[in-house]
Amino acid sequence: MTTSTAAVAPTPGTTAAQPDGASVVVTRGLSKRYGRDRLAVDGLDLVVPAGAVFGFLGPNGSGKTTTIRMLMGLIKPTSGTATVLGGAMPGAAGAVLPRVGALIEGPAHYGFLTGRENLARLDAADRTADPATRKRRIDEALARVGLSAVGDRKARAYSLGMKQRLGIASALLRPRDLLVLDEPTNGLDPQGMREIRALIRSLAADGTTVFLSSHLLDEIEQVCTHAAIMSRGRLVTQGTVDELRSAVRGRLRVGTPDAGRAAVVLAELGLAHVATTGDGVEADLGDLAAEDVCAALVRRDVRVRSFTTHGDSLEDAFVALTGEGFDVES
Ligand SMILES: Nc1ncnc2c1ncn2[C@@H]1O[C@H](COP(=O)(O)OP(=O)(O)OP(=O)(O)O)[C@@H](O)[C@H]1O
Repeated sequence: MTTSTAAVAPTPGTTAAQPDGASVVVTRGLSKRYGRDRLAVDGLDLVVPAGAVFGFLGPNGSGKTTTIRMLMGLIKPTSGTATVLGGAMPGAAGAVLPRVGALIEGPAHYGFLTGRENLARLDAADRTADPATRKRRIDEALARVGLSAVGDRKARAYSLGMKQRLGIASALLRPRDLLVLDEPTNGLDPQGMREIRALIRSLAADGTTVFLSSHLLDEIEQVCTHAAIMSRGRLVTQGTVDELRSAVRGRLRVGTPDAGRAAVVLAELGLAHVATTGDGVEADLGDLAAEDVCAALVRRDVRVRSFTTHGDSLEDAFVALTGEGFDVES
């Protein structure tokens, strides 16, 4: 039995790591080795729930594009399996790929053709597309990405953001159950990035599952319901963005001239990893509410100069889980 898919994450608290009937992508032990010793993707178990905006996050060289190429049946895994929309890739590519819109390696259009002509060329190349309804498909795709007004302009006159949107329009010439976008905001200015993010949100709101790779942490936080974090070809973690953020407990920093007394109070409250610093004390906040900890310190005559918590961003999660900075190049 299938259930209708929602445009948002499943119930908060459920993990995305368990495949079920509503998973759009499931990989098991997926690996790709280039040559003898370059293990680009290493034993990947990925689950993308239907209706998610799924962020595939990792620094450059962490294996994102290689994974996407395997999911799209463009290259064969060395070992493991990849199932997309219920079909095992690459064998099921013929049945699966018409339901998938993909924008990999940036948009490729002819600058001397208009946006509309570029779409017409691509639509004509699709032997399953009925020429009689071509104009309607193109109009709808242009409207979907907000390019109706400039559809008759030459693509070379488009801004980078408009070119990227034309690329997404190409992927939307037919209804898609899954949209795969590899670094869709690469090279865009902040305005172009905002436009693409808004477009991704509206596509998701219409029920399309979006699989989006990015090396930009804040992009994933802004647009995704779920994320998987890659490092050096391996999956570090996956889940809803909220789960990933809260997987890293906040680190509390208290600025105080009474560091010794503060450390005793924090330890009595049960905070872990209490350590005094040059100008105060640090500890893991754990499940305690920051305001209660602060009140306890003040009650015990600790003079509090500053009181901050860190560690609720995806970047903190990445650093905590891998012990690396995010900008690693493998
Ligand atoms: N065709 C290839 N032959 C050999 N090595 C490759 C090939 N393609 C990728 N690699 C290597 O595999 C690793 C993963 O590359 P991949 O492009 O999948 O990472 P990525 O996360 O997509 O990074 P980027 O964002 O820079 O594209 C890198 O070390 C890369 O150099």
